[in-house]
Amino acid sequence: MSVLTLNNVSYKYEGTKKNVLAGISAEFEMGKVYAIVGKSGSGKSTLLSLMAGLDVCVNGEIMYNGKDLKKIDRDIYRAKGIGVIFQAFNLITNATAVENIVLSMNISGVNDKNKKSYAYALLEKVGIDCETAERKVLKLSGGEQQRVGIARALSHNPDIVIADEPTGNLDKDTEADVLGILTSLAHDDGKCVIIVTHSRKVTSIADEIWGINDGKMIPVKQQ
Ligand SMILES: Nc1ncnc2c1ncn2[C@@H]1O[C@H](COP(=O)(O)OP(=O)(O)OP(=O)(O)O)[C@@H](O)[C@H]1O
Repeated sequence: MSVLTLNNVSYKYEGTKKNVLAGISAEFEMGKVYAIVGKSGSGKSTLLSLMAGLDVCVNGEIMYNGKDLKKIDRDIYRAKGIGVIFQAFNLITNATAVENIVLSMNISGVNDKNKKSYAYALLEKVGIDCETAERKVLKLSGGEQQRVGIARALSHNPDIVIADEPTGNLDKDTEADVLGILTSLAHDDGKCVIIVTHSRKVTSIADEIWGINDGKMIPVKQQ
């Protein structure tokens, strides 16, 4: 069964004439990596923010486990159902890596007695050792920061992980490492991983590719 379903989703920004998204339907399942591609301005970030519950889809439906996002508490959906990884990392740079994860758990209302050791374990999972975890984010490399960003998105154990150009700022080797982590989240941990990307490397590891063009989204064949 699909964890996230888009039913005829359309979207128009206030004060504009044209629909950015015009009747998009798609299904996303657990255990798979999806890539969403499309030229600049095609509506990828708009779709991502609707799927992440950051904005409301007025026309059409976005269903999480069969429930319309319009009818469930979106704060709870954001805190429990979905984790977002941003291209610009969006971390608190003056705090340590482990503090970033614990803070995110607090915001999501994670009720674990030992948040700090869970945070270290999550960071370890994405290749950040204890010493690095205790360094301020400001003093981490781009690749390390992105690993922290992934650990943070996982801190409330969401079903769905959405990533906006997660490898856009990384060199080839680091990109391959980060993609390895994202693939393992889907294939080993059974999560639904959705990546918005321009990168060929990302599409090459995706189980399914969707292309947005002229407001529509259609499946794209793997090359
Ligand atoms: N707040 C806004 N108000 C009006 N129009 C907007 C707003 N945000 C985005 N748009 C327009 O909506 C369209 C889709 O933008 P969006 O950011 O979703 O595209 P994108 O595919 O993510 O682009 P990129 O790859 O360049 O990041 C663009 O034409 C953009 O100018």
